[in-house]
Amino acid sequence: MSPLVYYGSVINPVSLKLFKANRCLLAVGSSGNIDWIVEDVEDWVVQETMAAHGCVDVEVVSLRDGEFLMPGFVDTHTHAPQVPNIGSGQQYELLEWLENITFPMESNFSNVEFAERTYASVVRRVINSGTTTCCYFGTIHLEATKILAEIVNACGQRAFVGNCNIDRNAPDHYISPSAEASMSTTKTLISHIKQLPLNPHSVEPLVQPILTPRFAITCTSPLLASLGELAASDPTLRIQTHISENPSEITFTMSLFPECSSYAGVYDSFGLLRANTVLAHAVHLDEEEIKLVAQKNAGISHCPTSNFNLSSGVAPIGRYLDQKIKVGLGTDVSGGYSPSILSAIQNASIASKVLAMQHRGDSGASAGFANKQLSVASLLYLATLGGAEVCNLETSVGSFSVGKSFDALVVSVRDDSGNPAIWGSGPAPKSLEGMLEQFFFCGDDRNISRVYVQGKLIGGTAHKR
Ligand SMILES: Nc1nc2[nH]cnc2c(=O)[nH]1
Ligand SMILES: [Zn+2]
Repeated sequence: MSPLVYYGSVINPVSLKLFKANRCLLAVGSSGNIDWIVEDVEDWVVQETMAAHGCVDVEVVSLRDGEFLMPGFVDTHTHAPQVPNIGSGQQYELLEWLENITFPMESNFSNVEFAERTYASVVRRVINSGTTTCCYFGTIHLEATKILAEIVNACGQRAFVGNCNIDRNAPDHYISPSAEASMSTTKTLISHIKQLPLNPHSVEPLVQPILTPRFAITCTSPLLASLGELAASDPTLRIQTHISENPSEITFTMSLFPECSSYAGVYDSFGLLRANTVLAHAVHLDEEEIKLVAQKNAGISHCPTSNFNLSSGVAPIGRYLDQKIKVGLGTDVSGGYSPSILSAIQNASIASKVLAMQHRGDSGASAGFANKQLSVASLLYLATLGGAEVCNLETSVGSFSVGKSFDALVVSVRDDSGNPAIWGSGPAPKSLEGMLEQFFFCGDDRNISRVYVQGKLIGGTAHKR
């Protein structure tokens, strides 16, 4: 089968400091992988360039003025069952919010019919927000979380789906009866996800299981130990959890694990801190913990919307980047009130500016990222390739290069996108870099016209459903 060739403006992250923005020809093969890319292609050399790649009489999908391709967003941390709570309970900090808002909602997912109905709309909304890879927390309920994984798979989104492990410090209506019961649910869910039908386009499964101890407070030592053993039996199994989000949470955690010298040390002592662990929040890590996370090559999911909304604090992302720790963005719905990575981008920018303002005038400012404003290049990187690194998927997604999966968005900043005409009203055409910046700071779902995963159109305003 001949490839499908796209022609037009392309944004492609390169590093935390650099992205490419130019007109490209990009060919996607029938496997959904990128066959070839040619950069800086002017209109009059399109046919010649195609012919040089053996593409004669192949239809070209041309992007219009005001449209560009970019890699899909990676949401490294969200809670599918919390979407119905978006916008509620923002008066609370973490532990009160869990008790009063979150656990009551999550316990509703014992009802399979409710789970089916809710998860179908949750996944559709997340896809249409431009998230092509998503790390989902489910609930403690096996049937509901199987349904979540099935829906994600049927929709063609790339994702990790985990059964949430809880066997203490949660209400009677939302707790597994024992560590063994929680492990049994986890293992059954893993088997279920591994036998989901393969996407016809893909040789690799799009949906993968992920171990999901909610956080140290809700997991007994025997449960964490069993999860560590299961992780040791399969080094490819990802792990996701929360860490060091809120001061009261940290104090409570250390009282439960007096033998450990730090919160990160708790996960490490159970073999749960490794190169495919996704640590959500990491707002208040101390120096030793930062070193430990860096040494283990674990990744951090920066969830700034949630960190502001639950008054958790401002994560020192620049310091982590200086330590070469992998960082991606997370929406953390419903601690965060938006399922869109655009909101995480905006709040990551604001969070970095808060730190920069607090350190204004510091002597001996470093050459690195610490306490500096994040640039558009850095924000793009965190939202795409950085997230892919956190998920250990950087060789297949997060940017455009030959052999990688075509997980992409077509963004439209045209006046006809439906997002009020801020775009075209200026005196001169906007630069591609300028369009990206305005999309990041005032774009929304209306500007995401096509969402592709593994070459297949799965969402966006132009997707018929
Ligand atoms: N933000 C957030 N933090 C948590 N810590 C433990 N559970 C949660 C949760 O659901 N959301
Ligand atoms: Zn969370």
